[in-house]
This record gives sequence, structure tokens and C-alpha cells, in this order.
Amino acid sequence: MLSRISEKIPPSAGLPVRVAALQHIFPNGVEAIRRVDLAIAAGEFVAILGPSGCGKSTLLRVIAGLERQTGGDVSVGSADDAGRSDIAFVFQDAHLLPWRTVLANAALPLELRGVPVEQRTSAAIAALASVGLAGFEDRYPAQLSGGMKMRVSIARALVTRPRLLLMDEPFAALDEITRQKLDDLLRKLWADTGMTVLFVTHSTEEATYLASRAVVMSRRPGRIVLDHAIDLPAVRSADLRGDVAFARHARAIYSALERGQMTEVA
Ligand SMILES: Nc1ncnc2c1ncn2[C@@H]1O[C@H](COP(=O)(O)OP(=O)(O)OP(=O)(O)O)[C@@H](O)[C@H]1O
Repeated sequence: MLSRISEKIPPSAGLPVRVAALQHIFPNGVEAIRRVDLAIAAGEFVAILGPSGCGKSTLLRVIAGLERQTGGDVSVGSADDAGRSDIAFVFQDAHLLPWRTVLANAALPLELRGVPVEQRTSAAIAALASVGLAGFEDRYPAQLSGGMKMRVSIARALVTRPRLLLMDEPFAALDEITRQKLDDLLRKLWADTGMTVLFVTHSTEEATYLASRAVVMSRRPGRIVLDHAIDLPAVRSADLRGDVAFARHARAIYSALERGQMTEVA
């Protein structure tokens, strides 16, 4: 039965994201974000970088609708689009439920939406196959490596066929080889689905390898100090990391990070 299931999940058109004059001040007075403008086209892969505490997670949370901004506007999709239910979030910690199998973890978002068991099971099997976990459906999280747990977390995000995928330092805790494998997987999933991806990372290399555009924020309150197109070939492989053009993009991002660290709060 498993062999008949496609390793590709069906395409989903990406959602555009528009952020205008965004400001966010927490109730305790911490100003996390100040006047951020960002227009992201449908299907873009955007890396977001910046010093610790500059407001990257807050920006993602506001875009996801998990946090209500104190100023400015945020819109996801056009007026005709379904909107927030098409958004999925992946965090650094895979957050799997230890008492559930891999399959039951991956199917959870559909279960919560009341999707019938047969339908959610086949969707979860396909999502797991798309992240290279066919055959691991009956395992439990404790039986998996860190990289495999992250694959389950990505499958659980993909099972709803999101049109916007928000990722907050998802691979930061993994070893370098696992991380690079997951980078390649993510590029493939992005190419296969057409979804929009916003990916927070501290790694200039990872941002350069993954994204079509890098946005660098200053230290808190976060503002954008660089919005940089990464015009590297669409098909990326490990060799690219040694390329001169790759180093040039990574250097531009690194310089902006340095500038952002030094930026004084006006
Ligand atoms: N609920 C909250 N209440 C008050 N302050 C908060 C809250 N959440 C975050 N902050 C503060 O807002 C600022 C931005 O936090 P945020 O988590 O968005 O930064 P970040 O850029 O994602 O950091 P890191 O790279 O360390 O993950 C930080 O100074 C943080 O301490």
C-alpha cells in the first residue's frame, strides 16, 4: 500500500505576505519591532536574520496571528484567500507528543480539524513519505534521532498543505550534516509545493543556501537593515557552498548583521 503513495505532496499556491509600518511593544514596555515594512510575493523563500532578541520570532508570531501587533498592518494572502488556516509553524523543538506514534503525530492537525480517520491517515502517510520517513509510521518519538524528529515536525506542518510555512530556527539544534540534509529536503519541498516560506536563522550560510531573499534586522527594536536578493541557481547542491557567488552573498548578509548589531536605538 505504501509504495503506491506519492512521495510528493500536492502543490499548493503560496500566499503573499504584506507587513506595513509594523510596530510591536509588549505589555511590559519592551519594544520588539519598530516600523518594519516587508512585501513578500507568493512562493518566495525568505530568510530572516538578526541579533538575538531583535524581534524575529515576534515578527513570525505576528504574521501567524499568534500575537496581535500594537501598530501597523499585516496581511496574509489576498482578500479572496482562505488566510490563517493555510499557515503552518515549525519550531526549533519538534514538539512531538511522546505517547503518539509518528503517524499519529503527523496526522494531529487534521484530527484537530475533524478530518475523518481514513483521509487523515493517508494524508499523514504521504506527508511522512515526502520527508523521507516512509516505513517509520509506527515508531514513537523516543525511537527517533533529532533529525528524524524534525522531519516528523515538518511532515506534521505539511499535512495541512499550508500555503505559508513559518520556520523559527528549525535546524539550529542539529549537527551540521543532518542540518545540510534537511536544508536540501526543505528546498525540494518548497520547489514541489510552491508554498511561501519564511525561515528564521542565525546562520548566514544556511540563509544563503536556502533562500531566494534574505532580510536582516537590526538589534532591538528590530528594523530592517538589509533586504537582499540571493540570485543563485534554483537547483542548489553542496558544491554551491564553495562557490565565489555564494561567499559574496553570505558576506553581504554578514556585513549587514554587523551593521545591525551596532545600530543605536534612535
Ligand atoms: N511575551 C513577551 N513579553 C515581553 N517581552 C517579550 C515577550 N516575548 C519576547 N519578548 C522580548 O522581545 C524581544 C524580541 O524577542 P524575540 O523572541 O522576537 O527575538 P528573536 O530575534 O527571535 O530572538 P532569538 O534570536 O534570541 O530567538 C526580546 O527582547 C524578548 O525578550
